[in-house]
Amino acid sequence: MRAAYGFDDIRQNQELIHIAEALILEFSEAAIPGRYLVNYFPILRYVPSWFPGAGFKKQFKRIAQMSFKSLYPPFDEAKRDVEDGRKSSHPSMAHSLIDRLPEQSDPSRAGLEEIARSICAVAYLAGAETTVSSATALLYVLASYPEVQTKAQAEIDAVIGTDRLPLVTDRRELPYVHAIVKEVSRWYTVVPLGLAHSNTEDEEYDGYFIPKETIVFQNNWAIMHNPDIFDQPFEFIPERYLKDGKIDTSVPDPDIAAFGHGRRICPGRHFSNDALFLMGASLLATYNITAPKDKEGNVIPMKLELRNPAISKPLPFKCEIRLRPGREHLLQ
Ligand code: HEM
Repeated sequence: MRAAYGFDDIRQNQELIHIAEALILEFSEAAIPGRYLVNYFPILRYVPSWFPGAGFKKQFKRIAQMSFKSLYPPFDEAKRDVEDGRKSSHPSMAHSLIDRLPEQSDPSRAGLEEIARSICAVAYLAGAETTVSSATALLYVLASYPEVQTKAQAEIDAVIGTDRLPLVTDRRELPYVHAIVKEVSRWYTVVPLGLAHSNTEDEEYDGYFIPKETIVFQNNWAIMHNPDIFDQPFEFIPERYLKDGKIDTSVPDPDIAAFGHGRRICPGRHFSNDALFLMGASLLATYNITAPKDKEGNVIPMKLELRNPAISKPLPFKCEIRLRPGREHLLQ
């Protein structure tokens, strides 16, 4: 919300956040390959919504209404902020795009405003839930692999010290933390089958004929868990990206598939990688994250369960997050 619209007050914008969350949830259910009969029998798009098998029409109407609410109110509010001279304490996409719009009287204004509005909404909608899913998986990993956490904290303490939080510009000096972020992207593939693509021409690939306009999904999950590419693919091993204390560029980067492919590849991948690095490094500098314990102090085994296979989101799990001794000042 802050990066897209410059809104600082999370409570004030809770409704917008809830609508966006609900919209992404509905969208990711609708995006499950072959989810609707109409995918197989396109003629069904012409039947009325009360017709058996046409329940998808009601769902899409609901999605369209939520989409409208995500598109207009936040952008209009950002516009009012700019018009009334209210400045956010952080830069945002909406503010910089609105600043650059031509005068109301300019004939191109309406079209450009439409584009700016859509850019902000899609950035928030496509970026928020996906990055939150990765961030949640990162928490799970840190709690489940204490040895990874200890190594990363030792690196941060040695390079950054305890006076400040890590910055994105520290990434080169924090290869182990960088490798953790890469490994989260691989190990927990947020969009396992990518988004549907379609070929504009007849194609032949690896001996298979793919007729024009075939719907093509990419099995990103399988690429990320292919033992020929990543040894012991189901284990969380940041070390696989490291050689001589540096990122080993000969190891395939999970970005080759985690963010899709071709010209529609995720444009938010750098933003998301930066956000995840900052979150991971700041958490590690400040907190210890551990598996939950029962009353007798025994560790309760953790389990990562997922909701929705299209845009995969971890279901809530318990873990303990405690401030590291002597790090209180980092919270101010
Ligand atoms: C962990 C975080 C993220 C993951 C795993 C992810 C993954 C993806 C994937 C798999 C696609 C489909 C690409 C394709 O069609 O091949 C996509 C598209 C897209 N993503 Fe992301 N994404 C993430 C974060 C973000 C962020 C932070 C933003 C914006 C700030 C963003 C904006 C977009 C947009 C606008 C598209 C549509 C691009 C197009 O169709 O031309 N994403 N993303």
